[in-house]
Parts: sequence; C-alpha cells; structure tokens
Amino acid sequence: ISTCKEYIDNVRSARKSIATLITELEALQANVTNLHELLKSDSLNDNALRFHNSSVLLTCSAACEAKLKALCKQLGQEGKGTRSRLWWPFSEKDYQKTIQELRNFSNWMQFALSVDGCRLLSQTSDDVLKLMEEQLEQFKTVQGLEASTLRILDVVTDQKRTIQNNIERERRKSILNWISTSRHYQKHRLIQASRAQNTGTWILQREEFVQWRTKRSPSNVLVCHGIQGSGKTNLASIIIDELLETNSSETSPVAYFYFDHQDQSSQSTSAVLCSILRQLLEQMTRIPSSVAEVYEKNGHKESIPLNECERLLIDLALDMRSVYLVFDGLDESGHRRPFLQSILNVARSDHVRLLVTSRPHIPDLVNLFQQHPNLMIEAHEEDLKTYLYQELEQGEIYNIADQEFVNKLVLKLTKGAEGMFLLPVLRLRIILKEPTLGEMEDRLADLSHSLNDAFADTISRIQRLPESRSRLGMDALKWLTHTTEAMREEELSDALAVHKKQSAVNVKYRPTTKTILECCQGLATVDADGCVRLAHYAIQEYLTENSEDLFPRAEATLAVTCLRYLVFETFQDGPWTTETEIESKMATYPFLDWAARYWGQFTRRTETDAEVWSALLNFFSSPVAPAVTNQVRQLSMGLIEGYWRASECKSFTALHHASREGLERAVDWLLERDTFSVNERTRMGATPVIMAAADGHLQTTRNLLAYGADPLLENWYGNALQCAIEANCVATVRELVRWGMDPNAPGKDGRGYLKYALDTDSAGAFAALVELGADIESQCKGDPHGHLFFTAASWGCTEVVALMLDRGWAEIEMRNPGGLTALHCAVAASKMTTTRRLLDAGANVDAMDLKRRTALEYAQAKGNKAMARLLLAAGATPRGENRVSGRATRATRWI
Ligand SMILES: Nc1ncnc2c1ncn2[C@@H]1O[C@H](COP(=O)(O)OP(=O)(O)OP(=O)(O)O)[C@@H](O)[C@H]1O
Repeated sequence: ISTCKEYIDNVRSARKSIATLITELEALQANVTNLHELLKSDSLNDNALRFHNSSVLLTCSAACEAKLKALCKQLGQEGKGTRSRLWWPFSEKDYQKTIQELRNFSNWMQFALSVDGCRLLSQTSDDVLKLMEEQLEQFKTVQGLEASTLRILDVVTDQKRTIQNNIERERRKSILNWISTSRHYQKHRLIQASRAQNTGTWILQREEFVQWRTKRSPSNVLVCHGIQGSGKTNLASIIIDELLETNSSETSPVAYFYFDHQDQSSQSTSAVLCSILRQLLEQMTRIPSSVAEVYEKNGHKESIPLNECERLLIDLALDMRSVYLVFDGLDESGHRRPFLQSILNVARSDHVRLLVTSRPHIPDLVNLFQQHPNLMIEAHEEDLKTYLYQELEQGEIYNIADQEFVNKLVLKLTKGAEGMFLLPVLRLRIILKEPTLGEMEDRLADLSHSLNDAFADTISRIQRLPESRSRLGMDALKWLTHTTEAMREEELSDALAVHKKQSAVNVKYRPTTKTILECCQGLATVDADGCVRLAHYAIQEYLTENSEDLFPRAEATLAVTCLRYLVFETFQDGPWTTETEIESKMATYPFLDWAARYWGQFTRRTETDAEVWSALLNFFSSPVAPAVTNQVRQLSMGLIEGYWRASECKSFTALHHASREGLERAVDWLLERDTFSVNERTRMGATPVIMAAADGHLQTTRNLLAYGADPLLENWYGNALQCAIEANCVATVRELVRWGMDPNAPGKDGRGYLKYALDTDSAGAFAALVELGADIESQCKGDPHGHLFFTAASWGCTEVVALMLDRGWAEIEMRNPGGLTALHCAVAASKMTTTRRLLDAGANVDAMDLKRRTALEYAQAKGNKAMARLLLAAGATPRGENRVSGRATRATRWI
C-alpha cells in the first residue's frame, strides 16, 4: 500500500515536474547551441582565444555532459523491472537538485556567450580567481572614486554653505549699513585710549549704579550729573566698558552714544536712534525678521524712517531680557527735545536701563528727570593722583625734577581741583610746558585760579608764540569756535592757507595738522574721523564767551576768507560738466565745498562790514564764481542733477544767491541798480522770492515782494508759498498770505496748501494757513481718506494730528467713510508715534470700524507686534476676551 501511495504521489506531481525539466533542458540546449556558434565565430578566432584544458568552460562543459548522460540513464530506467519502469524515477529532493544543476549549467553557458565572458572562462579556475581579484581591485578603485566623489560632494556642499553664509553675511551687512554707518565706537576708543589706567572704577561700586544695573532700582533711568570737566564722559566710558564686558549678549545688549556740541549735524534724533539700533543688532547672531521686513519695504530709501527705527527699538527691547543704553553729554545735544521724546518712548519698557550724563541745572533736563535717581559726579582725589603721576612719568618729569617736587605738584593740583578733572589737567599742561624746574616752581606758586584762568593762560601762551605761529593758532581757534559744522583737517588747513594777497590757491601755505595742533597749545585735537575739534566743550564755552576780545570781527573775517577763496582763479574753468570733474575739484581744493556751503551764513551776519561788502560785490561781479559756488553747493548737498547742471548754475544769478542766503542789503542793492529783474528765473524756474521763502528769510521775502516779485510764479516744484509751507517757515507763510496769496487755491499739482503742510508734518505752517482762512473742509474734498485728519494720522503727521485736536479742528472719534477712526488709520499705517499721541489724547482704543474691526486687529493683520503691545498696554480688548474669559486669546498669544 505504501509503495502504491508513493507511486500515486509521484505520478500526480510528475506532469508538472516533467514540464519544468523539459523547459530547463531546452534552455540549456539553446545556450549550448549559441555557445557552439560563438566558439566557431570570427570574433573569437580573431582574438586567438585558446581554451586551456583545465579552463573553467571546458571543465564546466564536461561536467554538464556527465550530468546529461546520467540524466538520460535515469530517465531511460535502464536495467529495471517492468513495475519499477512505470515509476517516476526522482524523489522530490533529487528532482530539485537536478533542476538546480541544469540551471547552473545554463548560467555558465550564458555567461560564456559574450566575448569577455568567453575570455574569462577560457582561463583555469585559478586564473579566473586572479582575474576576479583584479576586477575586485578595479572595483575598489571605483569605490575609491566614489569615496572621492563623496568627498568632493562634501566640499561642494561646504562651499555652497559658505556661499550661503556669505550671502547672509552680505545681507546682514547691507541691512546694518542701511540702518547706520555712524562709527559710534571711535569716540569711545579715543576716550578709552586717553583715560588713565585704574581710574573711575569707584562709580561701578556706587549703590545708585549697582541698583540701576541689577534692576533693583524702582526706576530704569539713572541720571549722572556733574559740573563742567568733572569727568562725566570718562566715567561714562568706564560704565560702557563694564557693561560691554559683563552684560553684552544676545539677550542683554549694550548701546551708547556720546553727544558732542561740535557735531550737531551728524547727531540728529534719527542718526542717534539708528546708531543705537545698529549696535543692538550687531550683538545679535541673526537679524530679526521684523528688521528684515522693514529693510525689504524701505531698503530703496536712503535711510530707515525715524518712526520705523523707533518702533523696531521698542520691539527689540521687549524681546530682550535687558537692554542697556548709555548717553553721554545730553546737555551738548542740539536736538535734545525730539531725541528725548523718542528715547523715553523706547525706555517705557522696564527691560530698558537708561543711563544719561549731563551738566546740572539744565532746565528741561531737570524737569524731565527729577523723579529719577540722580548720581552726582565729581573728580575723585585718588583718580586725579593716579592720573597726574602717570602723566608726569610719561612727560619725563624726573629728568628735571625730584620726587619731592613731583609730590608737591600732585598734591597742589589735586587739592585745587574744585571737583573738576579738567582744571588740574590744564594746569599740569601749563606747568609741563615750562623749560626749567625753577620756572615750573614759579608756575606752581602762581596757579591760575579757575578753569577760565587756565584757558586765559593758554591763550596768552599762544599769543606769545612767534608771529606766524601765533596767527595760525588763533586763526584755527577762530574757525573752530565759530563753525557750526566740524571741519576736516584738510578743509581747515586749506582755509588757513588763504592769505590777503593771493589770487589763487597756494598749497605751499597749507599747514600740517601737527603744526595746527602745536600752535593751538592743546586747545584743539583731531578726532578719529579726521575732524579738528576744540579739545573740550568747556573750551568752546570760554572762547565763545570771549570771542569779541580774542577774535575781533571773527565772522566778518571768516566771510571774507570764504568769498575771497570762491573767486580764486583756480576755479575759473567752472562750472564743470560732469560730476567727476566737480568732485575732483572738491578733492583737490578741500575748502571749496565748505566755503560754497557756509559763506552765506557768515556773510548774512556781517553784510554791513566794509571788507565783507567789498568781497561780496567782488564775488557777485565775477562771471564764474556764483555759478561755481552754486554748483558745488548743490552737488555736495546731494541734490539731483538738474540742480547742479552747468546751464542751471549759470542761470543762478547774484540775486538768487543773495535771496537764498537772506542778504537783505545785497538784495536791495542789486534791485536798485536794475541789474536783474526781480522775477529773474533760473533754467528750472526758480525765482528770487522762492529762494528767500524756502529758506525762511522773512525780511528778504518782504523786500522782494515790495520790489514787485510775483510769488505765484512756480519752479518745477511749486511756488513760494508751497516752498515756505514745506520748510515750515511760519512767518514767511503768513507774509505771503497777507500779501495776497490765497491759502485755499490749489497748488501746482492740484492739492490744497494744507496738504503740503502734511508732506513734512509742518504743524506751524498748517496752523498759520488755517488761521489765515484755509478751509479744512473744502481742502478735504477729493481726499481719499475723507478728511485731512485721517490723512495726517495715516501719514504719521503727529504734530498736525495733535494740533487739529488741540484746536478743535477734528474730533478724536470722528469716522471716515469706511468707519475708521484716526487711531485705525495710524495703526493701519504702522505710525507708532502718532498712535501713541492719539492714545494719550484719549482715543477709544476699542473703537470698531464698519466691519467691527478694532485697531488691535489692524495691528494683528499687519503682524505689528510692537503696535499690538502698545494698544494692549492702552487697554485694548483682544477679540474673544469676553467669550474665553481668563484664557489667553488668539490675539494675545500671537503677541
Ligand atoms: N579718568 C581719566 N583719565 C584721564 N583723563 C581724564 C579722566 N577723566 C577726565 N579726564 C580729563 O579731564 C577732562 C574732562 O573730563 P570729561 O570730559 O570726562 O568731563 P565732563 O564732565 O564730561 O565735561 P563736560 O561736562 O564739560 O563735557 C578730559 O578731557 C580729560 O582730559
């Protein structure tokens, strides 16, 4: 039974097995046939292929043959009985083995079917192994190549990363430079370099300072005040160093600014805030997206708008653990009011620690800071001693004097310091200038009593120098005392080279900076920007106070120097055609640019001086000088080409000059002689009255009108009234309207005059126009905002907004056609300062427009977090607050 079962099982699967066996045998047969063909073919003969007896292919073929024979025998059932012949001759295991073997043979044959395969299989198995090894080697080489490729890929990836980093670095640099290029650190480094070692550290231990720094003080502001020369600036530099060393980090950045009375033009509110913003960003590894966004939006503009800068500062401060801001010499800032307004906005956040230094008794500062902690600064005896000993050692005093004299000197200077650092500094300089010990002792016995005496001593020393040196020193001090703009070394040197009998620039007379400084006997110094300055604010005060005695007719002589320089033959080949030509003249003759910009300032105040008058007439009668002067001025002020083009400058007459500079006597003189028509026009259409009105020269405007000037004439920009409004020259605006200009007439581009006042937020001019009859309602017609109040809020005209509310010319909750309040408008336009002013004036922070949106939602839509915080601080209710009471709403979570 078991035999029968075995048979039946075998027979059952035999059909399938036979079919498989046949397929494998057919495949093998086909391969053998093909191989046979190949071995006979030319391709192998040509290559003279020899099969070794023990080659792999022959061995394999022999094995194949043997197998096939065995198979035949098995299938033929030779020598078996009848019954067993009916049996399927393979067990399952044998069958599987046979099929596998046949497949292997087939594979070998197939491999041999290529020339390369044949060549390989013609070798013995050892050879094949060797070849395989070689191929393995080659494979490894390829693998090596792959590894190199991977390395190359790594390098390329690295390079890509580097390039990306470079791009990011460049972008960061452009953003930072766009924000500010002021080199705030230069003054800091100068002070650091001149500060005596180990002085002033006492301030870091003072309780007021420690409390301020560690936020234990109830106020985030600390005011350090002290008399002139008490050492405030040096102490500020010590504080800055300490904060930078121990606090400066991504989350606690430090920024500072030193105000300087001689540098007003580069210390506008905007310049200072931008410098602060840049410093804070420099301490952060990544530029925050809020800053990048402002750059994307405004990067094409020359500089970052002030309100954006202020907003970003507020925004950054809120994200920091603490921000330390140090401002030295607030009393020296000529733009104090707007600056303080902005910086105190920034310092509303408690994260901001604000430290300022100033002289005492400055009324506006006293009022503003009286509720904040104060720290009195005066020179410390120990610091003075340290400083004096260091100075004496460096001055090699021990070559002349013994220790006893040195000790006596230090003691006397320290005891007589009167709380100042500056006084002993000056006294020491005077003593050290003496040639012998005896004269030093005499000086010490007869010390100047006060700071002013010390200055007077120095001046008399300058006056005792040899004549030309003394003149040079006093002339340099005269320039430095009377200029409102810092003078670069080369400008001052070129100005000092102007002598009476010259008719051209003579470079041989230009003194070097070293000579200038020597002749000023320590009263002047050069800063890191290459500007020559009076060494201390106190010197400026002294020289200004005593100017009449020290520099008789100072401004007149400066006016004459400018006018004489401008008519030099050197410039007779002007006006020039290209910007490069003009710039090259300005570079070769550095005083040209300075004289062209400031001659009028000095001349205006000294027109009646005979020498000035004669120099002025000489200037006016020059066929070239007025054109050259105008060209250089317009270019150096950065005006568009139309203004400095030679043809325009040639049409800019003496009358235009006199009108723009407000030279009343000259205007009268020129008009009386009928030299020019009162309505003389330049190529761009400028008239004398436009020139006078735009610069706010009231009397000159009056005189021109009296001579028949037509204020309705327009240049390419507008008429005299429009120019006076935009420059916020209130008295001139009044004069022009009184003369007959209609404040309700449309301007050149069809807009009403009130709108021009909004262009520059000129609240004074706006008020004057309304008082003189400008009708707000009629000038609102056609305004896309519906009313000037909304336009003012949208444009960020904070002063005009405040004015309109004060005077009742607008209601704080009035609505535009879209149901928006002024608050909505200011928030929608991201005008932070205007928004704050509206909130201070009582604007309803939750007012809703027609679609029931609040100002907070406008801020949210804009992604303006600082604005949202401002509104929330003013009590704004986030949407959903009532519904989800007690839980952060979407709006507050977003902030
Ligand atoms: N630590 C110091 N090391 C060396 N010199 C110092 C130091 N402190 C002050 N001085 C000297 O004293 C002068 C006056 O100091 P500083 O300018 O700091 O005073 P200030 O109080 O800021 O003056 P002002 O209010 O008049 O501007 C400096 O020009 C310097 O020469």
